[in-house]
Amino acid sequence: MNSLDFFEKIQAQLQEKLPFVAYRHPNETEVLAQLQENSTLEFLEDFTQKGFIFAPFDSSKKTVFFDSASAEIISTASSAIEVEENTETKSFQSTLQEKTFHEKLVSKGIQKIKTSTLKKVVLSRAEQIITATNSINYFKRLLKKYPTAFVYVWYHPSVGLWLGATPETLLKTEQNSFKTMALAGTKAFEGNLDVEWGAKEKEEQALVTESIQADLESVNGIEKLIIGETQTHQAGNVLHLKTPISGIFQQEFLGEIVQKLHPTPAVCGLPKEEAKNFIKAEENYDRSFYTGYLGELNRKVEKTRNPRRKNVENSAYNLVQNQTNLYVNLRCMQVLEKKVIVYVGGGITASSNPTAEWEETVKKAETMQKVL
Ligand SMILES: C=C(O[C@H]1C=CC=C(C(=O)O)[C@@H]1O)C(=O)O
Repeated sequence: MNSLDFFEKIQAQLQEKLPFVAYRHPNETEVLAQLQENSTLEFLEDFTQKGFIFAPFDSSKKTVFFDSASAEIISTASSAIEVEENTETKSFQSTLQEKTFHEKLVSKGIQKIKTSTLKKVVLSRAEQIITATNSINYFKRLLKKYPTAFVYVWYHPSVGLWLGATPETLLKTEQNSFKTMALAGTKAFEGNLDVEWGAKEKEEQALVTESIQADLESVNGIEKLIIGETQTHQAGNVLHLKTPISGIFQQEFLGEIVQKLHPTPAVCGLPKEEAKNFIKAEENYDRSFYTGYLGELNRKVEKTRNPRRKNVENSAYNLVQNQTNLYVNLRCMQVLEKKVIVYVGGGITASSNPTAEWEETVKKAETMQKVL
């Protein structure tokens, strides 16, 4: 479908207050949209269902499910998208009160880590920005600005509208193979990927890798686990440390793997329960879908295979593959009528510095602010 028709269709869906999601996978050009035919709010019952899921941070709350069987699926190429750029660079000033609150929160986290068995906790905040909003334009700008991110706009009339450009994969599966990643540590991107990482970032990221490895090793249905080389990964104006993790699994363990991985120590902390309790008691706001996860569940993808056997005529055949592609909801915002709420956080360890942590959240907030 040409991109004008594609965006007109999702705009009309939004105007009619009908649920939809539009998204593009990292490093791909195809932009997909799933348009629901009615506004019934459905929740995920089990991980054998096929559709698009949106899960909140709090795993005791329900995951919203968009059934792909009762939806229209459309697509376009992101290369053809036209969008007017935001002419003036708006600057958004957080209040001194917000800064003080966040620094105090980080100090409390550091104190707790020094005096208990808590090793790491991810602390975050929500920043409100008053502005006239245009979600579809924000989505187009996100697509243009962040080609290596999973970019999405998600809407349900009784839940709200969310947009994001996340660098973090929770779980990708293709038949029996899977991929995930340990992503942590942040530095400002200054035009160079060849950077030296400090001990604090290396330690913080290594904790994430070790914990994901231990979580996956505890699942019976995982037959092989490979921990790759740690590398520097660019996500817009910041850099992270990333360790790719992959392996082989049995399909019936899909739900168990997702539940083991979420919330990862990149968005919650370690040990998981202690970090969760600290977040609940101290953060002072509801994360809602920020640091939850979203994506395609059991998508059927047709792949054409052509076995190179000379004596076989018309040998091309279609192979239907089962894919799941889930991402952690980071670098995201919620869009309301006359304001947006941008969600940002960072991992705290014993060696964190409260002011540096505040500045890290200011930098991360720019990912969304740049498209407003
Ligand atoms: C929690 C966030 O980022 C996580 C992912 C990568 C690096 C992080 C860090 O360096 O603290 C965070 O763990 C966020 O962007 O809101």
